[in-house]
Amino acid sequence: MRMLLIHSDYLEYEVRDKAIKNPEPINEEQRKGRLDEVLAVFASVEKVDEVNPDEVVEKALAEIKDVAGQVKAERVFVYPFAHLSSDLAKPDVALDVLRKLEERLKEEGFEVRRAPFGYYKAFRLSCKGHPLAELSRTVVPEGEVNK
Ligand SMILES: Nc1ncnc2c1ncn2[C@@H]1O[C@H](CO)[C@@H](NC(=O)[C@@H](N)CO)[C@H]1O
Repeated sequence: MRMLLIHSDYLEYEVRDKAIKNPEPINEEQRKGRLDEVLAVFASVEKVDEVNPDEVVEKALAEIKDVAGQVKAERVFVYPFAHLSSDLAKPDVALDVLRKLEERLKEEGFEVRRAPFGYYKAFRLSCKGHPLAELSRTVVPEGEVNK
């Protein structure tokens, strides 16, 4: 999984059109979302992650906790983002990974939102611009590290 982490004054999105045949079902409330003072995590789940999705969730969680601790962010916005990799996992695996990541972040005490999966979305982001405000992290299942 490839992640772009942006420490932000806010991230807000609005769902536009379907981007895949079967996007995640959403209710009216989920068509828009916003969090202030947030660590935005744009995440591309990759084909290699299909080997062990649960392990990748835990590794991504560890990286997010590390960065959130450094920038003192208590809120995390998980944003499905298919543009950080040229070798994406199939949608059903990707959605499952991102749902599990959302749940594990909540278990760890973060306030969490996750943007809807499978849609084109408009978004606005206000990056804080400090030295740790823009970071990337890549995590893969253990056996895949040195391939
Ligand atoms: N492997 C994957 N990892 C993360 N997200 C993935 C994915 N496969 C599909 N998606 C979701 O479906 C939309 C179309 O690719 C994606 N939409 C987006 O990436 C929006 N920024 C619009 O482009 C995303 O919601």
